[in-house]
Amino acid sequence: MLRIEDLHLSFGGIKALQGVNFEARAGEITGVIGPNGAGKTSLFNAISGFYTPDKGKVFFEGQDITGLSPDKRAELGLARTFQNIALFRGMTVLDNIKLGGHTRLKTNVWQALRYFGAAQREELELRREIEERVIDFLEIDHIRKYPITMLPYGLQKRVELGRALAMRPKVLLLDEPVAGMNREETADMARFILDVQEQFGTTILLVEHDMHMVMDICSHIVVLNFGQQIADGTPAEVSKAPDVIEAYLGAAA
Ligand SMILES: Nc1ncnc2c1ncn2[C@@H]1O[C@H](COP(=O)(O)OP(=O)(O)OP(=O)(O)O)[C@@H](O)[C@H]1O
Repeated sequence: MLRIEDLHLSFGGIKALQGVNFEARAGEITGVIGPNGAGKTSLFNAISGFYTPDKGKVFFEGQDITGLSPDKRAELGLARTFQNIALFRGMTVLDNIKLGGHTRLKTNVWQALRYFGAAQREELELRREIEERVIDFLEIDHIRKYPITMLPYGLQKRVELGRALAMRPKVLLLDEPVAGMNREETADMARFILDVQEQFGTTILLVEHDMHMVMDICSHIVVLNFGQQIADGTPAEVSKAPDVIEAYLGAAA
């Protein structure tokens, strides 16, 4: 579904990614882990189009998307959330989520001016779908009219997931979805991620520090260390890999 081939990326002298190769298979949850500075965020930015790799390719459903802009990738069905929540803080929950849906509306601004009726119909359909498919699904109906600033952190992260889901993504990239959350919020988010995979069949790639959460919900894990891929396998396989144990013990020392 999403294939990463020999990806290299550097910042001046720092080699953030040095030959990363793996596939996020259709309908599965793949996790990317690694100590601080391992290259996880750089990998996400290269996949979503914010960084251009020095070498290597990104394939989406077999199509080489390495040269495409982030917007074009989003149109193809690649949505992401950010490590630091990127919502419009003064706007309501519903309006933030609707913004995700607008990226896939057929009528653009000029067409909307000419064919006001069609645009209005699309808008109504979008609203209904968002209400049924995203707001109910994420159990955030009671806060739909609230501005983001009034929400606790865990709910803000859920709204950000909602905005990505409103894009009806084929592949969802989650950048540290449970960072900064308490145990209850983490358990809720893990359940929602599993539900997205089960109910919508979405392919999910997530970067996360919380090892327990990654081991619990991912069927496939890629481990990075200093930009290099040191393991790629099932949770049981990677947790036993000597390179992984050494990287984590080294990081903890
Ligand atoms: N925009 C940038 N400019 C310069 N160096 C960068 C930039 N982004 C990342 N780096 C460097 O690239 C390396 C990989 O960083 P990256 O943020 O991808 O790691 P990470 O695994 O996401 O870390 P963390 O877990 O701390 O978020 C680090 O050495 C980092 O300092």
